[in-house]
Amino acid sequence: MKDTISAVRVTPIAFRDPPLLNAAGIHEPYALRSIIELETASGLIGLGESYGDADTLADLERVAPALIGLDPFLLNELTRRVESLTVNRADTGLNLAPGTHGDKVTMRVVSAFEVACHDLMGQLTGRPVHELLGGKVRDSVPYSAYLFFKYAEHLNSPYQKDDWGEALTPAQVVAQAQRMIGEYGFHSIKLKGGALEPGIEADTVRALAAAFPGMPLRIDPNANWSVDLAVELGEELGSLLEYYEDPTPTLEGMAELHRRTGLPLATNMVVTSAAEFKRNATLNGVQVVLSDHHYWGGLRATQQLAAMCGTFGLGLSMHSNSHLGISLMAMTHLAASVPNLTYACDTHYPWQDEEVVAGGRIKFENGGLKVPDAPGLGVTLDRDALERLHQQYLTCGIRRRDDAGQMRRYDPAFEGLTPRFTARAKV
Ligand SMILES: O=C([O-])C(=O)C[C@H](O)[C@@H](O)C(=O)[O-]
Ligand SMILES: [Mg+2]
Repeated sequence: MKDTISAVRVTPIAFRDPPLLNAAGIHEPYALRSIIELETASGLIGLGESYGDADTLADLERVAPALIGLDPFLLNELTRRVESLTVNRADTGLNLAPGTHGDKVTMRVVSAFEVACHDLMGQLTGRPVHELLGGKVRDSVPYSAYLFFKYAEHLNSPYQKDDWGEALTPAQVVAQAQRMIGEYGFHSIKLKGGALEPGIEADTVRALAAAFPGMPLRIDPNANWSVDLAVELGEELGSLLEYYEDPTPTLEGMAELHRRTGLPLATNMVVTSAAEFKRNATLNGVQVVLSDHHYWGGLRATQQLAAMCGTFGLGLSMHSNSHLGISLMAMTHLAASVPNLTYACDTHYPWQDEEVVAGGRIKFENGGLKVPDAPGLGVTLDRDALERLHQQYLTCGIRRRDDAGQMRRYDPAFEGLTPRFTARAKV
């Protein structure tokens, strides 16, 4: 007999997040996520994890009752029900977290529930999610060391201080990389840029290249450099980079940068939907797309993106936002099943010290995650942790991510303009 969904639970959580700097400002002391549970009549529970901002929560809650009675195998019907209950809005999200954009409401709601349906399908068939996606083409999924410039602690700390310390100089970032690579075994590096004076960021790229010779290296200024500055720094740093991620705003700006430098450009900012993919094919703005199942419409839609990248001769990598273990395992099953996902995936995971899955923090080996062969995603909830992180959500006072607002607590004159930097500071 078919097992169908009999209960849907969406639980908002907040977990500690360090004061990481980026183009928009600085991370707040807590990051938000939603934990999705689809329970079936026979008592199975399928898990998903998505954004935890107020708008996403409202959208998930609106759709939840409509999923009662749904067979988790019927993903087209899931999409139909989500489409009938969600409307895309004007695009006003944080520009470096495209998943929260108003024009991606339907895709992100489908995605949140689609992952949980895959977890259920896996449990019902006794198959790991990667086998539902065609089977794994690699036994371990490589991730990169995701480095950030950061302050030593949050302002006005009653907040617990993280143990990573300050990273505002090239030497401090190299020390951060040494520790992260030492602990996780990563074999490639991503540096989040667009936060400090560009000359410091360029020196940091050079320092990392010298400290880790031959290790693939990327910098991602999240569109905070003008085209001319991105050209100047691209010419200096290009030979050290495996790709140059979103240095400058807009697809047209990226296309000009590519014409002027010939460097391989990557994005999770200007190719975030099928319509933008199509425009990119005409403009040749970027050559590598960072996929993200949380806003591309789920695991299968991301496989379709991968196929389109193959057809158009584009590279494919994977983007992340602050997340916990359910997202990490969904990313891992997906990455394991996509032959042309040949770059190490992004993950914020080393920056998080709390977990919601049973067994606690997931362990990396040699810079990667072993692809699980247990049925479904291969993770279950730690109910005490879920309750604790939910209580933290209720008391933390944050309801949508606001990196610029948080930065204005340090610097009331801060304007999150993009691009904020048009030249290096004169020395
Ligand atoms: O690759 C990216 O653009 C990101 O990972 C976006 C994130 O929002 C990142 O900038 C962050 O967490 O500050
Ligand atoms: Mg990026």
